[in-house]
Amino acid sequence: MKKLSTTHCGYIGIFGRKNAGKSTLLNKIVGEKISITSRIPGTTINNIIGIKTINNYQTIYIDTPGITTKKNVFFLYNKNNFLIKKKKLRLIIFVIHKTQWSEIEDIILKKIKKFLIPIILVINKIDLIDNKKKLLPFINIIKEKYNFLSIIPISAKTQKNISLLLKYIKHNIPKANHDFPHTYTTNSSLVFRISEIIREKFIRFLGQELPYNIKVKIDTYNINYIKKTCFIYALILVNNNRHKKIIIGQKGEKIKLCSILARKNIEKIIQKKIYLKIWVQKTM
Ligand SMILES: Nc1nc2c(ncn2[C@@H]2O[C@H](COP(=O)(O)OP(=O)(O)OP(=O)(O)O)[C@@H](O)[C@H]2O)c(=O)[nH]1
Repeated sequence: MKKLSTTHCGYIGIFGRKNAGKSTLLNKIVGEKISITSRIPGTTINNIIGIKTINNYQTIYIDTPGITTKKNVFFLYNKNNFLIKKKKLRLIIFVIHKTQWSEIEDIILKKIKKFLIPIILVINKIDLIDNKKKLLPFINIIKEKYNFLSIIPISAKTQKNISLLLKYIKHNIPKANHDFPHTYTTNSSLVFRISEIIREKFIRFLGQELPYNIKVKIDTYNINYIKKTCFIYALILVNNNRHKKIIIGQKGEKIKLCSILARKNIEKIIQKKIYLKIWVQKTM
């Protein structure tokens, strides 16, 4: 007879409109910067995986790029994706922005309910809701939309009710072997995370001036184990000279500032002194 596993493991999809706070929530749950965040909608452009293992429980979160229109269909929105086929996706966290429910939320709900797995509705950014009395009538309305496993008002930023959310998650993770070693917090490579941190700084500081889909390529990544230092040369690839000028800024002030911020962030992750050099290059 097959011995039942004493460990628990499950995948959890995080869905929601752009800017709802999905990446912030993922980072808070995992306790590390896994997914980049910014005020600019559409910052996340890949499915990012964050892993949290506490004793025999492993939860694997997939941060999906936010959708705004019916045309945007990403990997996890396709019900033929392998996580659904292999019954690995066990839970969905549907993040909404305060008490905002519009056509976009209806579209997302229509898609995710087809997976036939429990959905927790998370009302995020409650720290920004002045009149908390508005919450209860709103919850009563959205309760009618779907039989959610639970509706939890949270603030990913201040961590309000995150522990309550984690309790619900824990109860819905099945017995299964762990898919990742317990020390893993993501399956993204270090080089990818570094490129994402650099992208985040430019998106945050250049805001609407810059298209969010700028590309960052790590050209060199060299660790000196004796001196405990790391040299990183990164290239920012842009389509035209106007974007190049925006990124560099007057007398190089913008690229300098973003480089300093990125360096500090990367140093925290890899625990070494970093020498970071960033160039901007126009693609052919
Ligand atoms: N006040 C407040 N701000 C929040 C909260 N959660 C996220 N934010 C902010 O909302 C903005 C968007 O957060 P993200 O985590 O990047 O949102 P996202 O849903 O991943 O966005 P996309 O990448 O566009 O899909 C950032 O400026 C966050 O700091 C919260 O609970 N309270």
